[in-house]
Amino acid sequence: MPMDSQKEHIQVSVRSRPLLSETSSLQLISKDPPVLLLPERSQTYQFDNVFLEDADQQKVYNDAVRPLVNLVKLGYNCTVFAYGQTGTGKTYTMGSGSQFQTGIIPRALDQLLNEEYLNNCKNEIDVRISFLEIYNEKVFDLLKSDCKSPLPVSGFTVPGLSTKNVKTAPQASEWLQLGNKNRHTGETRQNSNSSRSHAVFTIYISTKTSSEEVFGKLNLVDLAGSESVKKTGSKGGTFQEGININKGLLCIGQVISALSARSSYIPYRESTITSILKESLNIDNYISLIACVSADPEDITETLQTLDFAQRTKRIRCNPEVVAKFKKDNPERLIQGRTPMSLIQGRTPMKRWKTPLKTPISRSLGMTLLPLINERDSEISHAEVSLSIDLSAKKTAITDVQQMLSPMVKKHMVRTEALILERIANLESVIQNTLRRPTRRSSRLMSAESLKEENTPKITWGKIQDTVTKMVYSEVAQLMQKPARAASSPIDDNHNTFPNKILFRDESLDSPAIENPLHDLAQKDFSFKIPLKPAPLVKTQNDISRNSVRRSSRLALKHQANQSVDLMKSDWWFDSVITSSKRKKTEEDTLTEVMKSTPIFNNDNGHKTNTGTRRKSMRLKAQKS
Ligand SMILES: Nc1ncnc2c1ncn2[C@@H]1O[C@H](COP(=O)(O)OP(=O)(O)OP(=O)(O)O)[C@@H](O)[C@H]1O
Repeated sequence: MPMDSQKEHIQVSVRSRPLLSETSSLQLISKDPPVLLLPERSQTYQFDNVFLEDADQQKVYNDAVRPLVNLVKLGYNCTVFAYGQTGTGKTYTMGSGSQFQTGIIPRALDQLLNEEYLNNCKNEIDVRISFLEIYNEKVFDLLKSDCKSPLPVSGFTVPGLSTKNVKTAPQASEWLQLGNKNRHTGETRQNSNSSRSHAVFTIYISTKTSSEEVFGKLNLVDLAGSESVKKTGSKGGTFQEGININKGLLCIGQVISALSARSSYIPYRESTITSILKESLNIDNYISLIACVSADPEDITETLQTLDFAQRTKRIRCNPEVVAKFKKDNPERLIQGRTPMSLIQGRTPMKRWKTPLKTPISRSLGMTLLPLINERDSEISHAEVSLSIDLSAKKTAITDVQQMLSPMVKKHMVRTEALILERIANLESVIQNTLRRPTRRSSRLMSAESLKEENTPKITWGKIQDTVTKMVYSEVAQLMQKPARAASSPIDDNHNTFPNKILFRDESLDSPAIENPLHDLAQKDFSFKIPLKPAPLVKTQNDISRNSVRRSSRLALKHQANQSVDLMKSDWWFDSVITSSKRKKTEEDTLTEVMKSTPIFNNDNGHKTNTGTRRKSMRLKAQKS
């Protein structure tokens, strides 16, 4: 598309770098005019050129730059700048990288310093070049051997910047390569050889004819890539670089917006890059923007930002003029062309009073005040724009810091979350164990119960009672045969402990069953001979005393057998004792014997049970003596 026919417009091209993924987020839906569609956002953009990945360097140069170079020869200021996300091919397109890939700069040098053209040209042509970079808001001269020290910026110019006179294209290319080597580059996640600076390569041409001298200038700007700190993974110095890069790009965006809105104030001073480009980035120049994008779906956000920027740039209406055409014999005198806008920038347009001034005094006062008011007005609008730019820059910086911080915070949150989950899991297991414990305990108890049942001898209480009764019977029988043993009778000693032992055995299930007295009892043969009931005694004179002895003995036995022995049986036992004793001994002896065999118990009234018997025995003894 010939540039000359599009004088009123900035030329905007989009170049998409080769895809890294299989799918593309961009679609060219019309070739003439080129219309790009973002299917995911259902958004279309129309530009002057769209170069998809199959477009080579030659095509990009021919369509987007060649017409401008021809205009430079005629004395116009032209600027080509590559803008876009990091890693999308700006340096590749401009040819300002360390790898020489025949990008725009060498091709432009070739076109201007073409031997054939130079030989055929009747005019005297002088070509000079300069190459600077803006790194961290400082300007470095890339063509100087001592390029490490920054150059001072004075207003919109860099007084110390060196220019090199070049006669041939290869000579110019050597300087270009030297400058490329001097550029600040760094490695980011998105580009192993990322340019961390804005680079401005300028070609100055002066063409002298017989009557005049014309100056043209071509700025070839390789802007640093807009970057998301999160994606590039910038840290430390690289992070600061990223902030400055984004600040510069933001200011360029502000300048573009102000230009497209035809604002009276263009914020060039807000960053070094806009200050340096002030002479190039204005409506007096031809501008060609090459917006480099990535069609990878994961870069859609950045691609959208770049396309929006490109669309805003396209709204700028340019009115380029030949800036400087001087009479050869009087180089100071401008002989052609309108006073360019760039020369009157800074001059505030006059503003008229809305209400016409009527009285001469007020008119004269108004005339005096008007310039002051206008000046103040301009200052205020200037301050407003500066503030808004400052605010946007700070917002970007904050977003960058947030983006950098958010992975750290996220990491911390993930770790904390994992810790909390772990603790909750621990707590849960503790709670479950605690809840399960009684269940386990009860199951243990149940199994213990069943064990207890297994180990418990199968003796019913009825049987136990029978056994005890039998024991008592047996004891009684023994007492009847050997009354002297009654004092050490197990019934006497153990009548309380025996059941206790049974109880103890029931509770302690760990002891072997053989130790269980009930077991022993179960094994024992309790069969014994119950002595025949002796013949009833012939009542004697001592019947009364016998009866009292019988009462005492009955009470004693009652205690001994723990009330389980039939008291009638004790009567019978007493009778048998008395009878057997009587056969051999006197009544007195019998009484003594009974007393011996019956321990003294407290009866229910708290009196000794056999005291009467004792007293009687004593009386009998006394009578006898
Ligand atoms: N159209 C293309 N064809 C082939 N390779 C390309 C193209 N565009 C970019 N590349 C390759 O992609 C890589 C990154 O490109 P380049 O360095 O030019 O990106 P950039 O936009 O300048 O990045 P930064 O802003 O970080 O400097 C380079 O290896 C380059 O060769």
